[in-house]
Parts: sequence; C-alpha cells; structure tokens
Amino acid sequence: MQLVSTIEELRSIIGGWRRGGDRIGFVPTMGNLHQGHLELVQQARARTDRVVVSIFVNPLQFDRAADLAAYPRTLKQDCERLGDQADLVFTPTPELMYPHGQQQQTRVSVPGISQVLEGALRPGHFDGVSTVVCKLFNLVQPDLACFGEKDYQQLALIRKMTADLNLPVEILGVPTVRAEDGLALSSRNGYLTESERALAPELAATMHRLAKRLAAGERDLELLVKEGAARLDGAGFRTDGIDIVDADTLAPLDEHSRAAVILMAAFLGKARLIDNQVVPL
Ligand SMILES: Nc1ncnc2c1ncn2[C@@H]1O[C@H](COP(=O)(O)OP(=O)(O)OP(=O)(O)O)[C@@H](O)[C@H]1O
Ligand SMILES: CC(C)(CO)[C@@H](O)C(=O)[O-]
Ligand code: BAL
Repeated sequence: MQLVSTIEELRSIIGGWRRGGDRIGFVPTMGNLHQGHLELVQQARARTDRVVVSIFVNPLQFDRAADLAAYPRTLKQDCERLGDQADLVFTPTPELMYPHGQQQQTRVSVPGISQVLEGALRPGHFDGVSTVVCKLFNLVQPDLACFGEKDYQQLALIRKMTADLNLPVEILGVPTVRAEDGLALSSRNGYLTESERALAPELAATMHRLAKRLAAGERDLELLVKEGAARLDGAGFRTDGIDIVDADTLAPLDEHSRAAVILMAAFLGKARLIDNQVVPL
C-alpha cells in the first residue's frame, strides 16, 4: 500500500494503473477507520482492480469548530488496519485541497437535498461534502466509488451530484455495518463513555420499533416521531431529529411512495449519533 500526499504523485500512480487497463475503486473517508470503512474497501476490491482510499478530515463540511478540532486523527492506526486491502491511501492537507482558503473555494451545491433534514440541522455541511467529493472524484477519477448507507442523505446527495454533473463514476451504496448490540459503527462512537456506550443501542432499538409500527400500517407520523423522541430523551439522549420521509426523494410521504426511510439523529453525551432504516410500504 502506497501512502501519497501530493496531487502529482497521485495522478502519476493512478495514471499508470489506468494505462495498464485497471479499473479503479475509490473509498473516501475522514479516517479513524473501523469495520464499516473496511467493508466499503472490500466491496470496492470485489468489483475493481485497484482500490484508493482517501483520508481527509474536510474542514469545509464541519458546521461546528469544536467538532472539527476534536475529530479523531489516527493515520498510523488507519494504515495498519487497511494493510494491503488498499493499494493507495491519499492523505491531502487542507492547504492542498483549498490552496486559496475555504472562502475562495468554488463550491458544488446540490439543490433541494442539501438544504433539508440533516442539511437544515447542519448548515453548509452538505455543500462541504459535495464540494470535496467532486474534487476527490476529479483527482482520483475512479470507475466506482463506495459510500455507506449509514449516511443515507449523503449517499442520495452524491448520487444526485454524480448524475447532474454527468460524472463517469458508478456509485455503490453499502449497507450499514453494526456492532453485535445493533449500534451502527461510527468514528464518533469513540466519544461515548462506557455507560453511554451501553445505552447507545437504544437509538437503533427505538428506530426498529417505529419501523415495525410503520410497516403495520400506522400513518400518524407526528405521533411516531413524538413517541420516538420521548423514548430517546427518557433514556438519556437529546434527540436532534427524527424524520420519516420518502426513501427515494426524501420528500414527505405521499400515495406514490414505494418505501419510507426513518432518519434518526440524537446526541448522547458529546457524541451525535445517526442511524436510518428503510421501510417498504
Ligand atoms: N457503520 C458503517 N457501515 C457502513 N459504512 C459506513 C459506516 N460508518 C461509516 N460508513 C461510511 O464510511 C464512509 C466514510 O465515513 P466517515 O469517515 O465519516 O466515518 P464515520 O464512521 O461515518 O464517521 P462520523 O462519525 O464522522 O460519521 C462514508 O461513506 C460512510 O457512510
Ligand atoms: C464522504 C466524506 C469522506 C467527504 O468528506 C465524508 O462526508 C464521510 O466520511 O462520510
Ligand atoms: N460521515 C459523515 C461525515 C460527517 O458527519 O461530517
């Protein structure tokens, strides 16, 4: 596995692979790798000849300075975890990605999706994500890129950006990898204290309850959301948002909706946890 931190070297190595006829798979990450990330890498490996992983804590997508400052940076451990599963790890600095500063950076903004739900709770977040992913796609020029379904709205955002800009990249969504007790793996789980970690699976458990009732025909969404939030808050979370929307459009459910998605976001101590579940209707 090659560790690369300049654009020249990145282009030169990937260009050589491409001239040799290799298909390139890409997994963008912010590091602090866990089994969820490794699953994305394995899915890319199974479909392409070379796998590139980027590790970049992207300042443009953080809406809270304290969150950016605290974000775990564990490059040595990440490289050990990846071992030879990745062919190349790209670790740019903010200065390399945004040489004229964040304010002067041309942005990619996906209308609609970037403003609603998680986008409304984290102003500017999704513009930061679409901008950095578009830049990374242009740098790596992958045939396939893998994203986790855990970040459901992010996956929808990337699919729309890729289609709208005619980017020649296939987007693969990968199901959420969970701990045995049901908690979705996430780098931010590391912020949980021991007692918070014991409580954390309640987020997925509450979501499953709501999913069951929705599947059984309950359509009073306001009531479901209210009960879900009360359950979480009663257990010691601070609910940041529960939404039940059309799984394809992220718009309110209507008679044409094929499936709903339940989107959950809640603080537990310092950690903001998210999860989601699709419910066929
Ligand atoms: N449990 C998981 N299962 C599958 N994919 C995941 C999982 N967690 C993260 N991913 C995916 O890995 C990619 C990189 O995500 P990121 O580096 O932000 O990790 P994270 O664990 O989601 O961290 P964060 O706490 O910042 O949300 C994204 O496509 C994300 O959806
Ligand atoms: C896709 C991504 C790597 C862009 O910075 C990030 O949002 C993430 O880790 O999900
Ligand atoms: N995994 C999504 C990136 C973020 O929360 O900033």
